[in-house]
Amino acid sequence: MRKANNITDELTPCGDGFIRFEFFDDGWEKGDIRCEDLDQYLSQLELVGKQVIPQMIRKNAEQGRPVSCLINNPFIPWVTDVATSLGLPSAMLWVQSCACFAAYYHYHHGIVPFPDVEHPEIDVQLPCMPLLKYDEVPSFLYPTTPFASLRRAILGQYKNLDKPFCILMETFEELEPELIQHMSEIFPIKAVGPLFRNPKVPKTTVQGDFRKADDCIEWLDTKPPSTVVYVSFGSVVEFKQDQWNEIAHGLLNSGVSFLLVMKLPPQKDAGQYLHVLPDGFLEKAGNKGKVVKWSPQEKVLAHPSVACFVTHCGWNSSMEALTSGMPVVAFPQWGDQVTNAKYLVDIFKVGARMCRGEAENRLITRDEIEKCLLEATAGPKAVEMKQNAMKWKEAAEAAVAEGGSSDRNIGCFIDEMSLEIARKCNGGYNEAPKSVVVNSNEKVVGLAGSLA
Ligand SMILES: O=c1ccn([C@@H]2O[C@H](COP(=O)(O)OP(=O)(O)O[C@H]3O[C@H](CO)[C@@H](O)[C@H](O)[C@H]3O)[C@@H](O)[C@H]2O)c(=O)[nH]1
Repeated sequence: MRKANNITDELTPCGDGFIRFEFFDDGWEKGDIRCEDLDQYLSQLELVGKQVIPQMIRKNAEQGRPVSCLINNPFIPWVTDVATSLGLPSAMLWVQSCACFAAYYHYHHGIVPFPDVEHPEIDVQLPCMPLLKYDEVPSFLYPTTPFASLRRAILGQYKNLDKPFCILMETFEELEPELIQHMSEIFPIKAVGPLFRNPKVPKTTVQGDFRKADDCIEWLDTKPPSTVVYVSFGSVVEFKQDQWNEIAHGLLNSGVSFLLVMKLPPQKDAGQYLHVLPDGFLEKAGNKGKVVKWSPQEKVLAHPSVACFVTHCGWNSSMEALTSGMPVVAFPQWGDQVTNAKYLVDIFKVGARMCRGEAENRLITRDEIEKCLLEATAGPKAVEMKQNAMKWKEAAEAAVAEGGSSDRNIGCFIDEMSLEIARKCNGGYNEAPKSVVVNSNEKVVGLAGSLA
């Protein structure tokens, strides 16, 4: 992340203030095999982080920047304990939808029956939400999920949720209105999204990508309006080679122009992750297709040549698509993606469904892919999805504009933080507050800008 974005120790101007990233070592050698076991890795991060973060905070205070609030993401709930031990206010930044937050909450407390080993295919009805079929529930909650460690990590946070004075959410009130209101009766939720779209910092240089983006905007500039399909599956989803083959042939057979992101495998030597495009693919595609390892996605989604977005429905990609007025082809795999796909297709009505994700456990064929691409790029369904997407774009922009719901919520957060600090000052921590630590591996540029 540091290399990909040329991050230095300097303060970078952002909005009315500045932002700076600080990193700490996880204490393991590069390539340590234990990093691949999430349970082990998260424990190590906690062990090291609990020692190092207080030191970082002290050092900042000594340098005239006393920290006023710690914000953690859901995978590192122990940061809240660090805040408590230092007498600092803490908040949590939930980086998925309110719907998924509600699903995990109801599961954790056993309030509503979820699919289990004996009843793996029951539907789930949660308050203020559409009926979720068994395969539309976040897949980490399936009894058969291979990602049990992620379930533990996510549910772990619900043990600590009585401590943060605020739960910031990467959503906006107009997107999930009844649900946000309902969950706000249980938790101190503030919807502050979309975080990547901050009108006060329209051209920020602060980025948190893991990779450097390849050039593709000039290529898009050569294409007519609304003709290119953008295909990207986020930063962690991996397909087997046979699924890549079907995707490649589906793209070629559909005849549409496309920009395809094929990430580098996570480790050069991890043979099972190496994937290639079918022989002759690039030649057949010619100037109709471009393949990159990483794209500047926000710019791509805002480009007039792009007609639709084939996505794994990660929440950042979903929010970016909605905020850019971009229809989607939903190609979910696991976790919250299956729930996001349900919302994108059936509730927000901006998506065509390509597949249903983990529970299906099948190869999505080139014919299905071709059919779905054509449906999403031409004809009445494409027009309707575009119209709906444009409405969400307007709503998202209004939410973060001055006086919009997310802008007001950030304002309330700051006010409440000041009160918390005043309250804590009486209890011991009495430096004048100047900076906020946002501890998350997600993009939080907009948040930091607004905080400043
Ligand atoms: O070529 C690319 C591909 C992606 N991105 C960016 O990378 C982010 C991808 O985020 P997301 O869509 O959320 O996908 P993942 O990175 O895979 O996110 C993981 O974490 C998310 C938040 O918890 C979950 O919603 C997802 O299911 C989970 O896969 C977005 O900001 C994209 O703009 C690029 O800039 N260039």
